Amino acid sequence: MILRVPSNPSRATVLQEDNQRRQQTDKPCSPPCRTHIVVVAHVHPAVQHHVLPRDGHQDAAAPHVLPGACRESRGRHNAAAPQRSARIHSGGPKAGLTERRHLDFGHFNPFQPPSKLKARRGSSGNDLRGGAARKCGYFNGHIATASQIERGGLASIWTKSVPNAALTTARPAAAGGRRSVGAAPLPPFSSASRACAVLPAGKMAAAPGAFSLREVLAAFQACVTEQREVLLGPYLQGWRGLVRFLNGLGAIFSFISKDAVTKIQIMESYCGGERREEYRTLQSMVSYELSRGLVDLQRRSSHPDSGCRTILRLHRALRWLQLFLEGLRTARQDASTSAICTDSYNASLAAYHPWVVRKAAVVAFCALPSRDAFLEVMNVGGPEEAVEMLGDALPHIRDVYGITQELYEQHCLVGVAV
Ligand SMILES: CCCCCCCCCCCCC/C=C/[C@@H](O)[C@H](COP(=O)(O)O)NC(=O)CCCCCCCCCCCCCCC
Repeated sequence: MILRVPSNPSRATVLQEDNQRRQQTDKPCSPPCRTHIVVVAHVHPAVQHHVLPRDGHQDAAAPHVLPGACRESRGRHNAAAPQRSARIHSGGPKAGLTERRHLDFGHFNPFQPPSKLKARRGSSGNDLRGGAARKCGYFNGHIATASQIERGGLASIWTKSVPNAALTTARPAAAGGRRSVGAAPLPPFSSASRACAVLPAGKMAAAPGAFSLREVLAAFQACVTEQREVLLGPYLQGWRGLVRFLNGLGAIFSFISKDAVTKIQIMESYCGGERREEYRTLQSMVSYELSRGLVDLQRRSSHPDSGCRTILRLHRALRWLQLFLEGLRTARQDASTSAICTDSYNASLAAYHPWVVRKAAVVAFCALPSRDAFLEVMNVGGPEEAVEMLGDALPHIRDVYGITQELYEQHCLVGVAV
C-alpha cells in the first residue's frame, strides 16, 4: 500500500469534481499502481456532503478519502465540496480501473490521539470502523477554518493506511448495512459539485446544500404569519438546519444534537400525521392539545411527548440561541466563543438541566472554535458579513421566541411536565 500524504492540503492531489475534467484527468496509472489513498483533513460542516441521513445524525467527522497519488488531477479540493464517496484506485487484477466505493469510518472519537487510530473491520465485515483519521474540520477541539489550513494552522493531515480488504462497498441500511455516510446509491459526480472544485482555500464556499446561517434564519423569519401565528413547518426547518450545523462541529456535540433530533422527529410525526391540520401553527397545536387533554401539565404520564411539551424544550433552546448569537455578534474579535456559549447557556437552558447535563454541555463548549472561525463556518462570507447578517436576522428569532413565550404564558404552559 502506498499512502501519499500531501504536506499542504491546498496542493493535495485531488479529483476535480467535474465530469468533463474528470474524463480528462482520470487516466489509469502507468505503470499500474497499488491501492493508495490520501486522507486530507479539511473544513466543512458535514451538511455540505449531501449525505446526512434524514435524522441529521451523521458523523460529521468522517474524513474524506481523496484520490491518490496515481491521479494527475489539476483540480484543487475545496473544503465545501460535496463528497459522496471515496474514490479508490485498486491494484491487482483491476489495476488501472477506478472504483467508486463507500467508506464508513464509523464513530469518531475526538479524544483519541491519532497514533492510536486503527482501522478495523466491523463485525458485519462490511464497514470500516474505528476512525481512520482525525476528524476533518475538527482539530484539537477546534474547527479549523479553511484559512487556518491554508496558513498551515492545521498542522497535520492525519492519515491511516487502510487495508484493501477492509474497503468494501456500502450496503444501504435497508439491506442490513450500517447506516453510514453515503449509504444511498452513489450518483455520478454532478455539475452541481463543480462550483466547489477550484475555490481557493480560505474562502468558505456556499456549496450547494451547504449549511448557511442565512437559510436557517430565513426559516425562522418565515415562521411568523401576518396574524402573528408561528408556522411549525418553517420552525422545524430552522431547527433542522441548526442541527446540521451542530453535527458539523464534531462528535462531542452529538449528545446535544441527538436530543434536538428526537424532539424534531416527535414534532414531525405530528405535523405529518393524521392531525396535521391541527399542527400547522403553534397556536392551533396548543388549542388542539389542551382542548383534548393531550398535555401532561404536572408530570409526564399518559402524554409524555405532547407537542406542547416538546416545543417548550426547543423554545428554551431558542432562547439560548438568541443570547448566543447576540453575544457572538457584539463580542470583540478575540472573544472566546466558549465563554459566550457558556454565559448564554447559564442564562437560559441550564436552569432546566440536571447537573450532569450542565457539566457535559460546558465541557463540550470548550471545544468551540474562536469567534472568527465560528463566524466563518456559518457560511455567509467573512466575519464582518456574518455579524451584519446576525444583526438583520436576530429580530426574527426574537420575534418567534416572544410570540411563543406569550402564548405559553397565556396557557400556563411554561412549566409543562417539568
Ligand atoms: C454552538 C454549539 C453549542 C450548542 C449548545 C446548545 C445548548 C446546550 C444544550 C444542552 C442540551 C443537552 C442535551 C439534553 C437535553 C435534555 O435533557 C433536555 C430536556 O429534554 P427532556 O425534558 O425531553 O428530557 N433537552 C433540551 O433542553 C432541548 C435541548 C435542545 C438543544 C438544541 C441545541 C441546538 C443547538 C444548535 C446550535 C447551532 C448554533 C448555530 C450557530 C449558527
